[in-house]
Amino acid sequence: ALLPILEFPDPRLRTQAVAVDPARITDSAFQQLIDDMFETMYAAPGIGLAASQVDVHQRFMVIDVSEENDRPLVFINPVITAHDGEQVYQEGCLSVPGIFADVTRANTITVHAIGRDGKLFEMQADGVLAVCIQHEMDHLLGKLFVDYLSPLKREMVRKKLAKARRNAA
Ligand SMILES: O=C(O)C[C@@H](Cc1ccccc1)C(=O)SCC(=O)c1ccccc1
Ligand SMILES: [Zn+2]
Repeated sequence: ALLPILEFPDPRLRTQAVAVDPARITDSAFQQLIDDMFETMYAAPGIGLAASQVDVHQRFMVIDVSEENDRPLVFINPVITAHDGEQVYQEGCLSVPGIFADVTRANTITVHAIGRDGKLFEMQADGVLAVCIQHEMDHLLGKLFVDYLSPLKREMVRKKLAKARRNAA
């Protein structure tokens, strides 16, 4: 099912997610939630979605940066264990619709996480996958990419979204 995505400046987006209990991962309800998050992400469309964005404050996210939308990745209780270099990427966010801004993040990262099969794995990532993983992990900490903008620019974003919501209503 499609899940509603929380939008900035909703305070629930600032919630710190809690670790997923590994014993719950193979439960059908948790597996269904993962499927609903992929469905919601592909429909948006997006290349990533953190549980925080659908008001589930547990530490997991789904990502698919492939062109064909056929490379689904699930990271549960992710930890970045190494990072190197810097890259600037013009990011968007499904919780901050229509806003794009340059964000500087690590160029390559090593991530340890649990997969949807409940098994621990380690992954090296660079390029847009590395950017997306870092962007989603920020969501799990209650951080948004607009937090990297100046307070003035962030206020402009808030006003622009409020106006767009008024016009839509
Ligand atoms: O809000 C999110 O987490 C989703 C976000 C992920 C992201 C995008 C760009 C840089 C870092 C993280 C998005 O997917 S925004 C939409 C988007 O970037 C996109 C949508 C369709 C095709 C390609 C990209
Ligand atoms: Zn986002």
